[in-house]
Amino acid sequence: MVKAWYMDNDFSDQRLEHHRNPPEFVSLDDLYKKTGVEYFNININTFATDGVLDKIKKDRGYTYEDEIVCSKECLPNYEEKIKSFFEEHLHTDEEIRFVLDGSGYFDVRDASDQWIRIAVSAGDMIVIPSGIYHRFTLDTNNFIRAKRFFIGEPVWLPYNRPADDMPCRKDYLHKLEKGFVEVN
Ligand SMILES: CSCCC(=O)C(=O)O
Ligand SMILES: [Fe+2]
Repeated sequence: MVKAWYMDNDFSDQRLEHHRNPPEFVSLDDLYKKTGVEYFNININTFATDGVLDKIKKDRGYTYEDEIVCSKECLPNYEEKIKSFFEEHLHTDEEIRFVLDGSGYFDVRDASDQWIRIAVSAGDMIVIPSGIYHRFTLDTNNFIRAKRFFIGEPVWLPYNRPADDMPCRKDYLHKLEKGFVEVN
């Protein structure tokens, strides 16, 4: 089950939890209000037939999907990829991940540029908005398998910080200011 917390400012091993002292947890509601990150809990044993994931895909227009395995054995250019996932960056589209097995940390910046660490494991699906600065790391288990989704043809290109002049960054800051209210 997903948990999120504010990180300490210690630059030791990125795979450790990096809690503050005392720990400062962030609820899923607060995570959304502070960052726009959305969360879905999916049953990993029944998702192929229970319709929950299918509804999310349909509602949100996720037309592309594949799977990524991050481990020394399975990920080509492992060291290089792990390093680039952890460089602070943003994308012009949402980053959608549904964890099937293993675990890891997605770190996102809040409005005051503080890192919030989101610990994901099997059954956790997260949507990282376009334009938010973020990064990913494996934890000490060194393994994650996840589905990736995309609206249309996938673009995995990261724009490392600073990318403040990008339209998607400006859009994100605008939504953040408005508190992520949906305007239909
Ligand atoms: C759990 S997915 C691995 C990380 C990743 O795909 C990314 O950071 O883009
Ligand atoms: Fe990313």
